[in-house]
Amino acid sequence: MDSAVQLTNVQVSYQGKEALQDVELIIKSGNLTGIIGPNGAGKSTLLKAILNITPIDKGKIKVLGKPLTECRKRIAYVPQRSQFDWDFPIHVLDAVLMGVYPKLGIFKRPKKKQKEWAYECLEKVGLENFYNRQIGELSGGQQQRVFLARALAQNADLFFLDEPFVGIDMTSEETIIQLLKNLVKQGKTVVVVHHDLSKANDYFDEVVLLNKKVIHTGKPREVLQPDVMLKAYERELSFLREVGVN
Ligand SMILES: Nc1ncnc2c1ncn2[C@@H]1O[C@H](COP(=O)(O)OP(=O)(O)OP(=O)(O)O)[C@@H](O)[C@H]1O
Repeated sequence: MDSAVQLTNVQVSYQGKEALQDVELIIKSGNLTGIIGPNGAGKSTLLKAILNITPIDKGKIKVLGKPLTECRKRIAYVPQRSQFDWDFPIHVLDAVLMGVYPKLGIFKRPKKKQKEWAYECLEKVGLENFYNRQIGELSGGQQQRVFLARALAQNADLFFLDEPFVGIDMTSEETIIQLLKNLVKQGKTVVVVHHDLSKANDYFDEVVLLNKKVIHTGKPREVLQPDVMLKAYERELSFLREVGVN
């Protein structure tokens, strides 16, 4: 199986403090991969480094076998919902159309065909009836689904989602995970930063356990073993012992 993303000896730091150290990682293409690890483990930083949103101190990153600059249009990124200004006045369909713009070029107006495609993507996430609402009027789960529709509109080969299930309703979560699984069935690659360990086994083909470094990668049942998880969550467990929770 080809690698969708390859990191070699990658280091990232913020104000001199390392968030990622010596990261060696291959994310396989055609898989749904979950990035898990404790708070502050560097999960979001890993995505941002791959997408060149955050600069790396050293190392090498290849995406779809190339430097990112050569394949940016084949990549869709769904950031954390909290990073978006939901008061920004934009209609749902226009937000989805923004996914089409990279392929349109900045000076071209969307045509009927592009609007129809954006509407189709809204149908895929079950929000076609909300197409002319302001995004700020939607629930958290619906907003997340709009983000996903925008990513679908981009027709990318590689999708990155940062904590897509945080603070959303069960219907939205189920809609999103089914859509992501369908993308993988179509041969796409999906990488998800994820918090909830209880779902990791059902959701992912592969899991990357991160805590500044890659602790382990593999099938969920291999990674979600107490002895493996302990290597990343030791600090959290010590805290629980200190406060008397066993
Ligand atoms: N822009 C920034 N400036 C300074 N420090 C940062 C910045 N972004 C992240 N950090 C720090 O880098 C470390 C890794 O953060 P990151 O958000 O990547 O972790 P995470 O695993 O995604 O965490 P969480 O699960 O809590 O969202 C943390 O210690 C965080 O405080």
